[in-house]
Amino acid sequence: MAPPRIQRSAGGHMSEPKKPHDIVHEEKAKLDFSQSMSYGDYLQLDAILQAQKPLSPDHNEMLFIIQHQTSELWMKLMLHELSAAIAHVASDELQPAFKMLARVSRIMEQLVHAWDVLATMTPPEYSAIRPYLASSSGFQSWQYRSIEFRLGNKNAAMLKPHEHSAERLAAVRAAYEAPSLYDEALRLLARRGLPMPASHTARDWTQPYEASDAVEQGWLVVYRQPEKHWDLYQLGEELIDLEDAFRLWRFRHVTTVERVIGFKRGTGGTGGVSYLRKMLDVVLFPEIWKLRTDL
Ligand code: HEM
Ligand SMILES: N[C@@H](CC(=O)c1ccccc1NC=O)C(=O)O
Repeated sequence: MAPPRIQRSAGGHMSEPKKPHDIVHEEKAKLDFSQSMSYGDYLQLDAILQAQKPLSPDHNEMLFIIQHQTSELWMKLMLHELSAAIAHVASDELQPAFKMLARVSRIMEQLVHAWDVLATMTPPEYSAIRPYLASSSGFQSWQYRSIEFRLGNKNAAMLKPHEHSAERLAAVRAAYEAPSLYDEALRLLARRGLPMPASHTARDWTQPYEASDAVEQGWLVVYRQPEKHWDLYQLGEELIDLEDAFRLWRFRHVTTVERVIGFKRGTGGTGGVSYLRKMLDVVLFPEIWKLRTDL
């Protein structure tokens, strides 16, 4: 028989290792939740954990559902942070905005790494599920579209997939009609006395953003003398950080899609990979990228 495992206690003498059962009692962990709010109560776990309802008999559908549900939860937090960050930039409160934007970028990074889990799904595994998805697709993610709009990638056609629900349409439309994070950043630069064209500080916010040499000149003042405009310089770099992470997300999406469905058309009606590749050309904050060539 193997000798009993022994452990040196803090006092230096040998003693039997404590059993987990004894530790829980010694630490006086609260174990009775018949009269008070529990972990599951607080987190509404009954609601969340009963929401995985595979439609197919396939084992892998659980992965597909949870991958999307967790992404939507992270997107919910992203929107919460992003909307608050925009409001703070609009009211000249940059310190809290920085904190929120840093969090948005880390969430985006989290979503970049999440693709690794989905990429364990092979083409035959996905083909078993795909017929059950009918014509649903990521185009109908109203949180995703609101994030794109809040980041300034405005496109009226993308309101259409939400028209069947007045409540969702109203939420996406609010993001579509409001100044984006970048619009508010440019207005801030103008308030700080930097040269900003009026065409970019007061405009129809529903229109797609158009890059401007004059805007680049304004940012260049900041980037040529960061010590004089430190917080605006930090804002510029937070924006680059965020767009960098978003680009990685788009790239992992298209690569994962190619790996799983090849060049099949998408359930949302597009060419699939060909459409997603075009999305890699989107530039959210063009002047802050372009000015790097001139420094
Ligand atoms: C095997 C997994 C996946 C496949 C095959 C796939 C495929 C596609 C395709 C082909 C499109 C273009 C629309 C269409 O014609 O269907 C699309 C769009 C989209 N997908 Fe996925 N996708 C996958 C996973 C995901 C995941 C995990 C998310 C995260 C929430 C996601 C979010 C989106 C979004 C937001 C769009 C709209 C993108 C845009 O308009 O730029 N997809 N997807
Ligand atoms: N567009 C995908 C389907 C798809 O990915 C999807 C379907 C339903 C719910 C979420 C989805 N994910 C994001 O596009 C396809 O063509 O296979």
